[in-house]
Amino acid sequence: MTSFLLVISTSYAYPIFSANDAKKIHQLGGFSIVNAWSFFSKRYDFLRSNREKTGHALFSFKVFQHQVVAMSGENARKVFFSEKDFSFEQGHRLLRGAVPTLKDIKMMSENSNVIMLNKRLLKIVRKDRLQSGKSYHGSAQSNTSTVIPTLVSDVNKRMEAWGASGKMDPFKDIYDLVFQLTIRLSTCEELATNADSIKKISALYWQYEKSITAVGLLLPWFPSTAKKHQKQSTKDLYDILSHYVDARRKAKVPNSDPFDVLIADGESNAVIVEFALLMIFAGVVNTAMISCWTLFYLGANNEWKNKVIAEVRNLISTYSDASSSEQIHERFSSIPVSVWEDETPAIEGVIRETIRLIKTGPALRRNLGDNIQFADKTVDKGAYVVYNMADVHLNEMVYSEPLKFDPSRFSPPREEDKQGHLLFLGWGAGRHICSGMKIAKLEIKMILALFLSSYEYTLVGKSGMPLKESLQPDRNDIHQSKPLGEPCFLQYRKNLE
Ligand code: HEM
Repeated sequence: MTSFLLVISTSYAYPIFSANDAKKIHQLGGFSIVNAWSFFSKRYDFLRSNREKTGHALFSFKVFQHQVVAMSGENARKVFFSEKDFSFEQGHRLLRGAVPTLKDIKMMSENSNVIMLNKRLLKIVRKDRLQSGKSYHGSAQSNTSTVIPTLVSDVNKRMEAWGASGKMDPFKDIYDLVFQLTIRLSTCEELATNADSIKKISALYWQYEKSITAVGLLLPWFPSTAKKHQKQSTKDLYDILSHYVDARRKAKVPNSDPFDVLIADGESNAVIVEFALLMIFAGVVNTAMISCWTLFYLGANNEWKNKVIAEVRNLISTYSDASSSEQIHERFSSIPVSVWEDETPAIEGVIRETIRLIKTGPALRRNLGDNIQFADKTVDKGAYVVYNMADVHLNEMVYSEPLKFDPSRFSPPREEDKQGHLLFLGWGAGRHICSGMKIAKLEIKMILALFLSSYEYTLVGKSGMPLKESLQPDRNDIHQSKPLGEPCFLQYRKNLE
């Protein structure tokens, strides 16, 4: 660390004077190293406060040798999300660095780019595969449990382990649950039912996530301990996942699990492992964070909690046999995917509102094209570009009382998200729409449905006493958005019925 500080203090600790002229993008003053550091450690506050302080829809700052342009406002939003030369992958690589790359461990996977990964993901989440358990080639399989009952059973098993009552930390227990579902949806039965391997993968995942540091991202050549940990976790993750791909290659009877679908497509181990890593790294953090916050918001809002419970009960009574002696999770298994997707308006509203309130950080890009003219300013070739979603999600000109949890804002006659262009960015927009949206929603809906139909719960602090203050997310916490202040737990008790 000392040598790192030496490097940065000799190379980069010089002041940038704001030699702003009207045609240039407003450049932040101060020390570039301080700006870079604030951007990495308190990203939300940094972008928001500088937007307010400067009054400029566009301002720029240096992250070492790189120029970063922060954009806001409706016109900027249109350009940001539609510009073909703004690279999603390059933006994330420098400014977020969240997905392990096999290049780091000298393994190359052919066709490794976000377009190919999206194509593979779309095959995996095809409705017929999720519903029927057939392979996407359409051939019937001998070993066909359908995905919905498997997911329901996974959720149920984890919840059974919580016992009839207790106090849980959702940032541990709900995260573990989402991890289980993500492994189920991205790998194979053998791995999804091996608790030890899942535990190992989860530990490596967190080791990797926690070792993403500003130093590692900004100075990739710098041999930091965090960098070493990252490489080691990538290698260990590769070894575990690849072992399960090999096991499926040797299996006598193919099935419809994602690994088998990709094997049948002729994909290599490297491609299949990279696919699973993308699902895990792109999926777990967001899905678990939104699952936790839906439970927090509903825990503080009886009206919406009751609406969701009524919707879930209605699904069960419509799609399963009320006179049967099946347990509640068995009855959920007979609800078709299309019903989970299309006939849950209250849960949809809750998820959308939670995402609006929680996804407030920046989307990231890099301009790989020529200089781009925007209004009378120029975004240089090679510059990084960021757009803070709070610019629209927490904007009182778009959403009335923007900090209030109120899913009815999306329904007629209000439809606040439809009164202009790109007013909801929670699943992405324009060129980069979330390709995991379907499975993320399915996972969150199952967690909510099973939890709310089986348990009563209240929000409590560490001491077990009900929380006094309403919860606000720490918007600078880019990994989990945990609540500010006192940690929040769920005190739960199983329903008697
Ligand atoms: C509640 C959960 C989730 C939320 C709120 C969410 C949100 C988003 C957002 C906002 C973007 C666009 C980012 C940008 O424009 O910079 C995005 C892109 C993406 N997401 Fe998700 N996501 C979730 C779950 C998932 C899951 C479960 C997966 C995979 C299994 C996934 C895979 C992806 C991929 C591959 C992209 C890039 C798409 C592209 O560039 O074409 N996401 N997601």
